[in-house]
Amino acid sequence: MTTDKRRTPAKAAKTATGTARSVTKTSSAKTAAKTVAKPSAKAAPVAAVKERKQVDIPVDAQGKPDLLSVRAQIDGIDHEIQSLIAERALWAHQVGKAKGKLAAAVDYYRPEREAQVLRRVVDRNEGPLSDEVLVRLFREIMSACLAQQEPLKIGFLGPEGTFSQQAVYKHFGHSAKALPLATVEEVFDEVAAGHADFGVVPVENSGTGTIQSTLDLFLTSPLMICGEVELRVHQYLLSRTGHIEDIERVYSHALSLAQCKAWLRQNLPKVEKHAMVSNAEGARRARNSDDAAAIAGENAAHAYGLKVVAGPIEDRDDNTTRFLVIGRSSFPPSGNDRTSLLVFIRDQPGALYRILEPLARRMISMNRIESRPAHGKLWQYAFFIDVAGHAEEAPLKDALAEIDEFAGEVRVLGSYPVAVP
Ligand SMILES: O=C(O)C(=O)C[C@]1(C(=O)O)C=C[C@@H](O)C=C1
Repeated sequence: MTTDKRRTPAKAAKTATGTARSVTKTSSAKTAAKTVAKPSAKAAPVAAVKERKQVDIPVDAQGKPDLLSVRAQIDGIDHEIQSLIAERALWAHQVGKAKGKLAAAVDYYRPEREAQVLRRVVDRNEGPLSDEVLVRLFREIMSACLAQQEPLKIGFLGPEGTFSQQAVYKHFGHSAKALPLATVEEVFDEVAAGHADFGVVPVENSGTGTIQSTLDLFLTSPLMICGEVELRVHQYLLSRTGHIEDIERVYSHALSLAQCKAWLRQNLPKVEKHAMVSNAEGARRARNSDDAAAIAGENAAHAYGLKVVAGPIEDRDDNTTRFLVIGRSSFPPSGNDRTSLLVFIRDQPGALYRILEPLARRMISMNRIESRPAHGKLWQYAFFIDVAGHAEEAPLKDALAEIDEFAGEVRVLGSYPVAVP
């Protein structure tokens, strides 16, 4: 076997990403395994990442990478990764101890810290894996580290297989325990009652807009917004037979039907459309008859034994749903936060202007304003406003103090880290 100095994974990475990198090696996997730190009171801060030595790709007689040797490299790297993950888990356990004896798993969770860790992952990324893939891997690591104390319990709009469930795992990782609930109201209730640590609820879609029914629940709920999740949503037409010509009825959540409106008009203009409480409920119905179909995520096909008739069938390429994470407490700033406000204005000239002017004067950007009828006050309105920044930090803190003087009531629904991809 020889080595080919011209062909290294470093060059492959460069081709894939346009970024110059070198494939390097620190110490042997065996050494790494031996050096797993046992955190102690005297432990020094973790040293900077060691430079890895450049390794040439071993090639066979035909000049192709030699499979066994390349796999041996991967085995060595896996060994190192595993040792480092184990070491990280030990340190995370120490963080838990540093926080002291807390009442429950939820008290160990720190969304602002997780967002900072993930932003650093994105900043460091030079490919070849995408930011999204790396963030997903690191979220899983943090999720597993946190679950050493006890897994978080997260309520979502069930049953199994909904996009809400995907949003739960995207944000909290698979070590969290996802609790399927029948309605979004029930998600609010279970979190408020302490049966779930957090809830994940859909609040807006890039194409169909705000989900008013979710927003309205904040009018009467004491819960806080602790995070946001953005999920790319791909819709599929699913049925028992897999044949489009059999379909006479389509079941899905009203929002999913709306996201595929043009596709349905063009491809199934005559079918009946039935709005369901969730996409998964639609899939459950569709599996009971040959002339029915559901619109749902691809994973619902596996979960409910259906065949994919067509997909993705959403009308917009960028179809994305934004979910909110709801909980019982607020969290400190992460460095890149958004704040959701609920403002009840007085019925007087210029009232809305007086609310917005303190924000504009401080160059605080506002990316949403929605008015909703205020409960119990005829023809009076509440404004849901999303602004950049954290309510405990300038300049938003000062703007809120000013707004408070003019508004009938200002509630900070929550300050939370801007979604990491
Ligand atoms: O830094 C902390 O506070 C931790 O508990 C550690 C850690 C992590 O694994 O990095 C785990 C869970 C928290 O939600 C945030 C971060």
